[in-house]
Amino acid sequence: MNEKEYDFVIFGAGAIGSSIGAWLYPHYNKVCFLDRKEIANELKEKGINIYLNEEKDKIQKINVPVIEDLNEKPDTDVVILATKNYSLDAVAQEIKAKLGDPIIIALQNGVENQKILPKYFSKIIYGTICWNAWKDSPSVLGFSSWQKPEEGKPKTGSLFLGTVGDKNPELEGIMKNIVNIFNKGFDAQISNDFQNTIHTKMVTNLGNCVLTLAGHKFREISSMKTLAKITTNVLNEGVQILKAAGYSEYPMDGVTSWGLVGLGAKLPASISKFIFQKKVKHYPMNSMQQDIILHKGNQSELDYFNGYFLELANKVGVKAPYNQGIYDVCKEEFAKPNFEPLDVADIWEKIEGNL
Ligand SMILES: NC(=O)C1=CN([C@@H]2O[C@H](COP(=O)(O)OP(=O)(O)OC[C@H]3O[C@@H](n4cnc5c(N)ncnc54)[C@H](OP(=O)(O)O)[C@@H]3O)[C@@H](O)[C@H]2O)C=CC1
Ligand SMILES: CC(C)(CO)C(=O)C(=O)O
Repeated sequence: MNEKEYDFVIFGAGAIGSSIGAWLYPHYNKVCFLDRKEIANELKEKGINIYLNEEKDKIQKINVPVIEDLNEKPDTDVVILATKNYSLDAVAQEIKAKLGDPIIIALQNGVENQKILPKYFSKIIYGTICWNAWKDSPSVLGFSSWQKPEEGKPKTGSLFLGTVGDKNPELEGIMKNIVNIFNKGFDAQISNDFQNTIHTKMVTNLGNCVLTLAGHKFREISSMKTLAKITTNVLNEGVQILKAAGYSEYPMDGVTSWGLVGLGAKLPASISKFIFQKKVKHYPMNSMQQDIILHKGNQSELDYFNGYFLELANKVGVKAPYNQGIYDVCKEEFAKPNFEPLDVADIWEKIEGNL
């Protein structure tokens, strides 16, 4: 197949936008980054510095082209949207006003983007991210890959791309081209079943708020057993809700399987805590912890993850007391001006009454 040389703009040089750009740019240079002035200036001056193979003492510096405004790149073919869900509507309006109807690659967790983006664009490819990334400063990027390491190849993350709704042959062709380009720098593949792919991933995201509330990696966890019990039940309710709503599991390397989630919820917490500990050690800091703890913000994707599942639970008549309890506590705590993670024993006390 002839490869079309698309011009890409990565909108949002945060954890995910920067990791994709840092992996791709050395192999395909028609990529540029866009972020707000302060971040853009630091990237222009210092480049992206990525911890190679996840090791902090091995840093690769990549000097990347950076813009602050889409008007600097009117010929953009593809916008890789790497902002959070809560920024998406404003960002979509800006893209529409400045570029019209470019190809969009939407990398948000969850399905809120499927509500927002079709209002503005006609060629949308969605992505499910299978890695964890964070920024130690605007120009310093860490990531944790879930891929099995390949001999002689640096570690990267894995991305599943797909479309939703009726198949459009033109868009499917564009997606194949884009996957070929992405594969120059990192692992990307097409999922022909995108709704199940993203919903399978979202089960993991139900745990983001629990780890944020408990301050995993930010404060002492007084009882790993209690944290495991809460998280595993939150995830297991998610699986039950999805099954009742007619979704099925789409297996992805490193994404916790529904079988393991079910087993974790069935086993006594004194045993399931070992499975849980093994899993969470690969999540240095999830995206919600970055919003709420690291950046001390009070915006998060809670409503698009646990809130979405609670709505779905209500629709399909499945009880979700762990999710409801955790959602209510997070809503209250995250809104506080100086959020401090809670002791898991206190979290348990707050949700226990709901169960
Ligand atoms: N981080 C992770 O490990 C993972 C994240 N995801 C998902 O990927 C998506 C992106 O997450 P992540 O990379 O962590 O997010 P970040 O918050 O790290 O990055 C988003 C970037 O976009 C910038 N931005 C937002 N609005 C604008 C705007 N109008 N103009 C210019 N820049 C803007 C933000 O700046 P500012 O902060 O100033 O608004 C920020 O620098 C989320 O949906 C998340 O759930 C999926 C898997 C893993
Ligand atoms: C990496 C992972 C799965 C952590 O929950 C994620 O998607 C996020 O941080 O939002």
